[in-house]
Amino acid sequence: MTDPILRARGLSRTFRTPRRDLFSRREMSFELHPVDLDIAEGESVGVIGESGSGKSTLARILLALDAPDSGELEVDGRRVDFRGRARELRWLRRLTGVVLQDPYGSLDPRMSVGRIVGEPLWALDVAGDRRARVREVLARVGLAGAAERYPHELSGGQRQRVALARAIAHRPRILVGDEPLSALDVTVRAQILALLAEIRREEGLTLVMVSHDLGVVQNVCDSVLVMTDGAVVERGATRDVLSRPAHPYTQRLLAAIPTL
Ligand SMILES: Nc1ncnc2c1ncn2[C@@H]1O[C@H](COP(=O)(O)OP(=O)(O)OP(=O)(O)O)[C@@H](O)[C@H]1O
Repeated sequence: MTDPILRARGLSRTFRTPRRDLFSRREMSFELHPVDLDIAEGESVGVIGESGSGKSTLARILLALDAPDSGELEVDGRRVDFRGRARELRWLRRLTGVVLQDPYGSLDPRMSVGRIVGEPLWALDVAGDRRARVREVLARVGLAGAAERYPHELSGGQRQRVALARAIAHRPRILVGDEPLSALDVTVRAQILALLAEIRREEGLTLVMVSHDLGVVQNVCDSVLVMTDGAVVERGATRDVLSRPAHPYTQRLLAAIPTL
């Protein structure tokens, strides 16, 4: 492999949350076991596993939205300083874009679509004609002319197109999706998935896709990581893992999905 665009070594994270209920008082805890990862530029990696397995925790650390307790992350050959101030992580923000699950929650209802999509361009001080870039990227996601509209005027699918436009506006090289399709109904999901796949191809984007939907992973991911209880238990080319799962957990996960 040429130098990976994303290289992680021993990333780990523990959460302890005191949980008090009527009958008992006990501590809930979660541990992300040390994760190593090498992702080549242009590669598309799926992260699958049941709810609570640690997929989002890993994705957040890869984006430096959360800091690991230990381990190292290098993006494009540069070490991520998790304790650094926002300014010191600007280079990483420029390299990365993120689309989250909830197109309602992730878009500020008081901001027009144009402002939402343009926000990273201003926040990251991206050079060039920013207004033209907003128009261009809105057209790319099929929302030409929507710049003056507001999120509540849009359908769920349109809102997710806005979220995608915002994620790619500053031309990141890595896109992270955390269940970006799961709040959408099936037909809309297929459209957004196709759009995502096209944009990824056109831009040569590296994609990290957290999803519990194996169809999504099968469609867009070259390789896949399988997580359970905070640990990566299997990884490999998507077609191999999905057709010949080696780990008993992956076998159970696949058996539980009737549509495959
Ligand atoms: N900030 C936090 N503080 C305390 N516990 C947390 C925090 N973030 C996540 N957790 C816990 O870590 C565990 C893993 O959560 P995570 O969101 O990574 O799982 P997931 O695999 O992405 O699940 P889902 O598919 O439901 O999003 C969960 O038990 C969650 O409650």
